[in-house]
Amino acid sequence: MTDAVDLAARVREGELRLHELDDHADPDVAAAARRQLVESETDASLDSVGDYGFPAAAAEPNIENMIGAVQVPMGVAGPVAVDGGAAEGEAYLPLATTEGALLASVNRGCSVVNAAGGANVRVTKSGMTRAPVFRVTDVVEAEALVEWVRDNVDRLREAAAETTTHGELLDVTPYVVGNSVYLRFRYDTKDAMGMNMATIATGAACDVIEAETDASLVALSGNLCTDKKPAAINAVEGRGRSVTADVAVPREVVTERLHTTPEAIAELNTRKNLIGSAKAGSLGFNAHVANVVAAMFLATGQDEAQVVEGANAITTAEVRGSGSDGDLYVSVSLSSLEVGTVGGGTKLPTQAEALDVLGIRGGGDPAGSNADAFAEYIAAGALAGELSLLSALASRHLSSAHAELGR
Ligand SMILES: CC(C)(COP(=O)([O-])OP(=O)([O-])OC[C@H]1O[C@@H](n2cnc3c(N)ncnc32)[C@H](O)[C@@H]1OP(=O)([O-])[O-])[C@@H](O)C(=O)NCCC(=O)NCCSC(=O)C[C@@](C)(O)CC(=O)[O-]
Ligand SMILES: NC(=O)C1=CN([C@@H]2O[C@H](COP(=O)(O)OP(=O)(O)OC[C@H]3O[C@@H](n4cnc5c(N)ncnc54)[C@H](OP(=O)(O)O)[C@@H]3O)[C@@H](O)[C@H]2O)C=CC1
Repeated sequence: MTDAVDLAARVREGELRLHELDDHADPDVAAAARRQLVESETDASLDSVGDYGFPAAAAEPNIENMIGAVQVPMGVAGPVAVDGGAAEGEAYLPLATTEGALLASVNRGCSVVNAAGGANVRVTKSGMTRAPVFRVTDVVEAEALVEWVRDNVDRLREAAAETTTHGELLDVTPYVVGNSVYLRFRYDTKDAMGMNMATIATGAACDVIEAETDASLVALSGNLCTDKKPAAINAVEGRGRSVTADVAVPREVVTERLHTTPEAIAELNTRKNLIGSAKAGSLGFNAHVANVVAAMFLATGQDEAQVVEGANAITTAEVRGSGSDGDLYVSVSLSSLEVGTVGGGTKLPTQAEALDVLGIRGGGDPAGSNADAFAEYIAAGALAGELSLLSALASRHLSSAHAELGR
């Protein structure tokens, strides 16, 4: 502690910068010194922030200027039965949230999915993208660049391959806007979410393009990727994993466990998730997929800003069968779910344990299968959440549920 007090004093006197403390002390002492400083300059007490349960050194690749950790309550929903391309069997879903009623809702949805025989889930498209923007003189040069890229994808693939063993360049799609050319590189990043991998590999490919053409790189990311911003390109073309889950719920399960009818849910889905979302100009044609994506991202060490893309989802609901005997078919399709079971925050102790709950920590065999299974579990959780919330709205239980569980 004396070390921490001394270090904080040296920062206060202008001798050291806040971010240089790790060069003078081990990461836990450096964090304590920063807390000292912040406490002395604000009215805050940081006792709880400083009471974290892992060595600060473990978080070195994840954060700078660390002062401690925030703790978010984590629970489990399920188990939920999943018939996936990579995921198979029953799994508990780890969710970290502060929203009361969310776990109860997903848990109810999981029990309904199980009563219906489980969810079918498949990853239908995969690939992490990075789209640099190049300046060219005019449209003639733009066309020349596009042609060069088309003829030299193998050279770009080789340059990318020198930077990664797991990553593989799949394709490059050009977009021209006047004298700006955007090249959307798409990679198979196996079990990594892949944003560092794709960025580093694209940097190497851009060096080749600049050496061989008249184009000048303006930025390694030209926003057509599109990372961490709402964007139709991700909803249409996909980014990360595109994954779809569905289930056919017998009518009696809907009435007994969800207190409503297949017809009411189908109508609600059309008027709320489809028409309401269209009128709002929303990219999310769903009820609360973001809730499940965010809670599972937080629990498992994903990049939380990518909930923006993860929530690009469409929920459909229809009555299957005739007359008053029909069952309820519900699907949810997440077009751009960016997940990894290696890299990022996945190695941090609590996050790694949450991945163990799903049985998918680290690299899969074959490579990529763990991240595929992870995407499928999230989609199954999103399906459960949609089923439960739509039912609560149809049966007018939403406000009472939140009054009871969320306050
Ligand atoms: C709260 C329920 C589930 C009650 O629903 P219920 O059917 O009255 O509950 P129940 O007591 O009959 O229990 C049914 C099942 O629910 C689960 N369950 C029930 N209670 C718990 C609990 N304490 N802890 C864990 N699980 C629980 C559990 O699976 C249980 O089965 P059991 O295991 O007993 O056989 C229901 O009313 C519900 O799901 N409401 C919806 C709540 C919800 O989805 N909130 C999400 C957040 S809303 C939001 O953020 C987005 C929004 C709304 O703004 C988006 C939009 O615009 O649409
Ligand atoms: N740079 C950027 O622009 C951005 C970065 N981020 C951040 O990027 C990080 C995630 O990047 P990401 O590339 O996923 O992670 P990492 O940067 O950690 O890269 C993944 C690493 O895991 C190795 N690896 C080992 N086994 C496997 C396997 N089975 N499948 C895939 N890779 C494996 C890879 O080796 P090898 O490459 O040799 O194959 C690579 O070194 C997050 O921290 C995120 O917040 C987020 C947005 C933008």
